[in-house]
Amino acid sequence: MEVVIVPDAKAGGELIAEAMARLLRRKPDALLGVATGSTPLPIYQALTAKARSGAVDTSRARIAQLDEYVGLPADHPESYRSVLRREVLEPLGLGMEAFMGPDGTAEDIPEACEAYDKALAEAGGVDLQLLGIGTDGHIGFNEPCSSLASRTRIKTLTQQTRIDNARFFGGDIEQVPHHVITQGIGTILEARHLVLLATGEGKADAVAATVEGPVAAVCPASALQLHPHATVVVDESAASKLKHADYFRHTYDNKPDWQGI
Ligand SMILES: N[C@@H]1[C@@H](O)[C@H](O)[C@@H](COP(=O)(O)O)O[C@@H]1O
Repeated sequence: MEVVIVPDAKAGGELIAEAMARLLRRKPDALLGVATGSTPLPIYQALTAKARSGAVDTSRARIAQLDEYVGLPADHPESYRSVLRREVLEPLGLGMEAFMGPDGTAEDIPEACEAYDKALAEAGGVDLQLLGIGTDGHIGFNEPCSSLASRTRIKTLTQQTRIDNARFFGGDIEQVPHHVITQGIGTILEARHLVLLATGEGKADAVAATVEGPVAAVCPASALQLHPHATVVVDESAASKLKHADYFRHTYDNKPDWQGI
């Protein structure tokens, strides 16, 4: 696992957007797995700026969704499909034909979950998967004690996650669905490159458990330790509880020129 400590969220966004741009230059139709939440927004802004300045052509990029609320109409402003259309697809000039995601409105949710895993595989797999992290260490919506081998499936949100996400629903926790579809941890681990961004002090405990704790279902993000190409980008606050922070700085400062994230 590579850990990169950046001064702030903007620098993290820029670093990751550059890695995505490099991938798209090499593979213009790369399948980019994208995450929601506030943390990845600086990545999308930086990538959009690169696309608009002509530094990268995103016109053939394909976008895959990580997770979705169950029961919110697809056109609800806070369905993750709507959020991604607003924050990623439209700014990059992509239409919904470039998008794939699980159907949170399906009558048969288990079937929709299976169909999504199949669709990801048929699309050739995710090239680069962006991840945020919940305060409890969740990735996607894989709450603590999710199987590290799990596939895309329905999950029940913890009360803490519903509290954390109420801010997107006018602060009203009653509006936050209880159920979600999320790529499983096993599904996420199939992406070729995992890039997790965490910013702010509120994520410091989860980051320490992810990077320096044991691989354990109680901290789903710790599964990144099992992946051959996982990058964790953290700002100084999110890095504040890492015992090996100096080593991570030293490693990054001395990395060979040819090695991007
Ligand atoms: N399902 C999403 C996660 O993918 C995201 O990582 C997390 C953290 O969000 P934020 O980045 O806003 O803290 O929120 C939600 O639970």
